[in-house]
Amino acid sequence: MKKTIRDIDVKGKKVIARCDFNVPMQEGRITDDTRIRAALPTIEYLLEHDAALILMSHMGRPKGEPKMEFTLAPVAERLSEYLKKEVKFKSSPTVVDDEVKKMAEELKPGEVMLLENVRFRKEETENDPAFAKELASLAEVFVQEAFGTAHRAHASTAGIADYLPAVSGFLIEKEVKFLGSAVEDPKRPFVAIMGGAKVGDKIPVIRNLISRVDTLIIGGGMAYTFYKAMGLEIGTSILDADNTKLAGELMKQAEEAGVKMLLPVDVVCAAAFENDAETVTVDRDKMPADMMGMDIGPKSAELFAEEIGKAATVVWNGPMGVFEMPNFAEGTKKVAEALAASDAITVIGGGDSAAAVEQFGLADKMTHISTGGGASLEFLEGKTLPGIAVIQDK
Ligand SMILES: Nc1ncnc2c1ncn2[C@@H]1O[C@H](COP(=O)(O)OP(=O)(O)O)[C@@H](O)[C@H]1O
Ligand SMILES: O=C(OP(=O)(O)O)[C@H](O)COP(=O)(O)O
Repeated sequence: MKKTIRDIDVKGKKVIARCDFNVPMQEGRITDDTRIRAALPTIEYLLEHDAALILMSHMGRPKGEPKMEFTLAPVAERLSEYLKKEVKFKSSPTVVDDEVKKMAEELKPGEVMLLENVRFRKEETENDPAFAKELASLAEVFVQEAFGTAHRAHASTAGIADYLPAVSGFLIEKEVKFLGSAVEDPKRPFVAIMGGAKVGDKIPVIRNLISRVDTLIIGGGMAYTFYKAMGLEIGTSILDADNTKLAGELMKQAEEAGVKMLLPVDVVCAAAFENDAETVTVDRDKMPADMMGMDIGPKSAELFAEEIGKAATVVWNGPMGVFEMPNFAEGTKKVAEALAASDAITVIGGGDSAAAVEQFGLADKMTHISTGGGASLEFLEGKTLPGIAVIQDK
């Protein structure tokens, strides 16, 4: 058992909490704040128990540079609205500077501040000990609450625990409890659905998933690397060229293990990455060389829905298409509807997948909406997540 914030006394202490506020954004506006709401019970508990609270998170992938389109300013504002109190925020390009240090020093019990996007520093993803120490120096206790980033061994998710006692927040506790019970001895047939755009991250996960699931459904941006491995034309669709060979091996591995692997049979293609671009819907062996796959086609949606109907447990991470654009949202919607209609245990994971399910008004029809996509998949693989490993045992 891991220690939680209930097991320690935070009264009058400086507490630094790592959250996953990496929320979907469009033109500087938050389009889904599930991840912010998910952290509120922990934040409120800490403030009510008189901690002086320093929050930190990443947003997107600014690659170690202070790119302002990835600022956490909108998150500070949304948090202030929910907490009904000021969330102090200074947009420092170095995350921590003299002014930020002073803000942290002067923070009183019951007050809260948010640091700027920790990925403005390249040392974050490098898990650089000096940066971890710099973050740790602001506080006396570390609270891990970033389930969505718990599969990353970064300075703010793992390294920091070398310098501070580490406990978990309520979200981590809830996610681990739920996912543990759903996937350790799953009701079968057990179906995993994978899509989205983080292809390079998620293809390697499939190797271990094959030994756990009965059926694997692959859609979204993931599909084209598999198509490529099958020798199909994929036009200008997103491709993870480094993993094409692996994709081929995985298809073979699934076949040998008796795991059904379903790929889309038809594709909605577009001439450009735009909602109003010219589109054609074609069978997968007819993709035009100058177009890109933007959504699964209707035959695929039906095929996937049928498979979902037979499942007893379904875990889904990654949209089936570019659902943010209405013309390419249909496949994701159909899959979400099939999950909503099923009696199976349904677990949806990931910032964008959760946003899609919210957008379709189907969130309350799912058994569990996890704040982690990659994290829930790695959990499902049976891996110990580095961000959880660092939390002290009871
Ligand atoms: N065919 C596709 N081409 C490009 N992007 C896609 C495609 N299908 C889905 N996506 C994009 O994938 C993104 C979500 O991917 P990912 O981050 O892996 O999911 P999650 O946040 O749920 O873990 C969405 O923004 C969506 O537009
Ligand atoms: O959005 C996230 O992951 P997800 O898309 O797998 O749900 C997390 O915030 C982790 O982000 P990262 O994949 O850039 O490390």
